[in-house]
Amino acid sequence: MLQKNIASSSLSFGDPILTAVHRALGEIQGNRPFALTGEDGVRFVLALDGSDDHQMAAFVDGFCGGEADLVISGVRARMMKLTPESDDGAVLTPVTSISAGGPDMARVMEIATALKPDAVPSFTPAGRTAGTAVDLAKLAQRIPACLVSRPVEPTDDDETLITVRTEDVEVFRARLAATLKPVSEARVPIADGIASRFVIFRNAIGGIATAVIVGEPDATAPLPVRVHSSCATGDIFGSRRCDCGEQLQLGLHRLEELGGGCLIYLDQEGRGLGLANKMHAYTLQDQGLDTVDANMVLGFHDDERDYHAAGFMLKRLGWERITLLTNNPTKLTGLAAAGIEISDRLPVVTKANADNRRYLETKARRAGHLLGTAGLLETV
Ligand SMILES: Nc1nc2c(ncn2[C@@H]2O[C@H](COP(=O)(O)OP(=O)(O)OP(=O)(O)O)[C@@H](O)[C@H]2O)c(=O)[nH]1
Repeated sequence: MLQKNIASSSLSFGDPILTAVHRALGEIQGNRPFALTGEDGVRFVLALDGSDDHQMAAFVDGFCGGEADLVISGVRARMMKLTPESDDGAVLTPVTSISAGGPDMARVMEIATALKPDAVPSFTPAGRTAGTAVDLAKLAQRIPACLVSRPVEPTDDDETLITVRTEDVEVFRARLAATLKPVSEARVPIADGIASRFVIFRNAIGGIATAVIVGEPDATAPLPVRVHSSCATGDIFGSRRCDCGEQLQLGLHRLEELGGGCLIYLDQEGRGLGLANKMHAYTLQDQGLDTVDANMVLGFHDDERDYHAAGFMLKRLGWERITLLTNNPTKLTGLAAAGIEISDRLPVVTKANADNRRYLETKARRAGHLLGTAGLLETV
């Protein structure tokens, strides 16, 4: 049978950088090891989140000769006071083979994720290659913690592993956003008599984003726009823990009242952490942490979103000047960075309830959301 290696083929099957990172993300989703090449050589990587004890032990013994490193994000290290110096760089600590009497893998997981781990080892700066492993875990919406081998020289054997370069990971998000293309559209009447057209965009690795065009927007004025991050709990199930579901409805109604506009619905569940990690964050909130600290104990930044995709979609639809419906200053700067001119901002403030009051207060106090006091004082 004729065999071809697509990665090294001169035939063009898409952007090789996106392909390499997409494949590495597939390995993380499947809890399989892969190789990361950087300035200090090759490191084999296994993401912790989703891997079981057997896989972790097999990785440390089989890929790392019994001596690996546990790498966690700098954000978690800082939150848990694991390093004296506190910058944002990832940090690592040695992990020895369980068969040689090293720590068991449940303990490794505890060090990487628990709110109050028992005695923790000392960590040192991880460097760029091991740090990139953590970034990849985040891109796969897994807890940012990985087992990595010590740097090795590349060998022919490594070619059978999925391999990605650190520099490819660093440009991945922005490059991927620029591949979004409209693939289908249709009229969708929404509750309360709102007329809309859904335009579905797809990127080069199959990710979906939606533009909901409400009414018949005035082409000569700045377009009223709501950029909304997905929230399965709030948008679909009406969770009272957040304001997302109500903001979605309020946003659509405001766009209609303004004579038409566009709601960009982005696949950014849990501020980009993903649904599983949002639930981990909720568990930490139920133990007393606020939303910001909960995300950071898990090793994420408070907010992992960026707005390249929204900017790209708006431009693709022919709108570069907008009025943005948001309370979140980061969306204003994020869209401006994506090349969108924001001529005005309109608030989207809902009334607080007993379950989301602390969430809203934290948004205002720690993330600078422009909520005023009206929404927080009025409780439903
Ligand atoms: N990590 C985390 N994410 C949450 C929590 N509560 C809600 N979210 C997510 O936060 C995001 C809120 O999205 P938006 O409503 O578009 O944005 P916003 O940052 O509130 O800004 P505006 O609504 O535009 O003012 C959604 O992705 C939710 O899933 C939480 O407790 N933890």
